[in-house]
Amino acid sequence: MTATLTPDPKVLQIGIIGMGDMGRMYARRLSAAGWKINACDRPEQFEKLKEDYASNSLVNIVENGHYVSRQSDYIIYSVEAENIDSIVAMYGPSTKVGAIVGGQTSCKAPEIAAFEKHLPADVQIVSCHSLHGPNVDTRGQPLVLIQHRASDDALDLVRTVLTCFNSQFVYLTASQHDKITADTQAATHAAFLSMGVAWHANSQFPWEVPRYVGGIENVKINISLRIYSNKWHVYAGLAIMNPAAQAQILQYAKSVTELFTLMVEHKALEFRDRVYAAKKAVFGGLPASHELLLSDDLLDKFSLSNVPPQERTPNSHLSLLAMVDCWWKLGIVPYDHMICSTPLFRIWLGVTEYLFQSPGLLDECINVALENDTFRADDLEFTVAARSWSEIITFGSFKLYRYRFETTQNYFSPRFADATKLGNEMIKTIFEKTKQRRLH
Ligand SMILES: NC(=O)C1=CN([C@@H]2O[C@H](COP(=O)(O)OP(=O)(O)OC[C@H]3O[C@@H](n4cnc5c(N)ncnc54)[C@H](OP(=O)(O)O)[C@@H]3O)[C@@H](O)[C@H]2O)C=CC1
Ligand SMILES: O=C(O)C(=O)Cc1ccc(O)cc1
Repeated sequence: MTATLTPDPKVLQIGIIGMGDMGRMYARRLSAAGWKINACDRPEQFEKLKEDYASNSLVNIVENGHYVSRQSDYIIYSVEAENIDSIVAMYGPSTKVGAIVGGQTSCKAPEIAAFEKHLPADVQIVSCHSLHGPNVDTRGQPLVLIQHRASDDALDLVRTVLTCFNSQFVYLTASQHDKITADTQAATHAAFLSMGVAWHANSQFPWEVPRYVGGIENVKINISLRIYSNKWHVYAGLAIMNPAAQAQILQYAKSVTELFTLMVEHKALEFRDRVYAAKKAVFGGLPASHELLLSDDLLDKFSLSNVPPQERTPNSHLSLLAMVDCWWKLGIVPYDHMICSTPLFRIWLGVTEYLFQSPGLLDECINVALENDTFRADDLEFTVAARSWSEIITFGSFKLYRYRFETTQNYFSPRFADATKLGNEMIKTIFEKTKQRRLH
């Protein structure tokens, strides 16, 4: 029997292997749109998953990926990137004849390699990637589709199924996807991961420290906590398994170190020239009519702190200066990637733009970096943390990545609920503000 590639909810069955955060989000939205789902997680989760979905007659929980694969027409692997090869090796050969298979992992080279290696030749491959976390409203967010080994009809079917997300489809090859997502995600995550480790190393909860008050600080704190409230393997997978990402994280650490060295050596001219050269390369091409993505008011709204924003302490913002330096050194113009950007990337770009393009703010920050010791100890820990993340990722150690991530995660965990709530609001507001810029 061949698969029924008819995009009819009465006939077509969708498979989800891996019912973690993203798999559950897909199951919830697809079943709400009327699609029939066959889903599984690890066999030991079978009973619990069955209970969780007892009230949803459109979600059929099965024991393992063989049962998903043999009866579904379009199957999505939503599992840890690190394990994609072994999981596809296990269930791929059971795929229904003529079905379509895709994956949700954040780095496509290993996923596609696993599909090519283990799926029968009659199976078509159309992969996907929702460029946002599981708790973000899918409407208008980029959703990458990769027609890798598939007819136009197969792509059409996937598109029809996923239309209910109301996301913005972006059509890429696997290698374009990996290059662009490395450009948007790798160094962005490295910056926030390093902030968390640095605050922890200095035994700080930054929202309790008066010098961490004000718009930009709010974003740093909220996003860093948002990342640490997620699962370690999401960030480990996309950093370690994407070779383009490794090079960028290395450059980020190099930019942080070199700028910090110039700061402590008080090499004012060299430091200023370098920061301005980076500014010209990254923001120089913006039209005169370009409006800032973010504003003071907007950023001040999202604070975890009780200290009023007027008491803001000027910061050296090493993490942001290094970000722009890194983009410059790598020849990345971040605005070129808006169509394929994640919420965190858009916010991070908004904040860097705010710092570099608000009159007077960049000079204030350069002066603080060169002459003021208030943030020196924080910047030192930040430099050490950036270098350490880069080493872990270059070395490809999932084990060490997990250890470093979870140690910091435990430290900040009491504030995750508040940070997630604020972070969601922040993403929503900034999303509305940046909509036009993203789609053109
Ligand atoms: N979270 C995010 O923001 C985003 C994540 N992604 C990507 O989507 C994928 C899923 O991420 P996410 O849902 O967050 O991660 P989760 O860890 O929440 O989900 C993965 C699930 O797959 C399960 N699993 C592992 N092995 C098997 C198996 N043999 N059979 C069935 N299920 C299995 C895991 O079980 P166990 O935990 O026991 O290992 C887990 O429940 C990842 O590749 C991630 O990179 C993409 C976009 C956004
Ligand atoms: O927005 C971000 O960068 C996130 O942290 C959420 C995320 C994580 C992994 C992905 O593959 C896509 C989005």
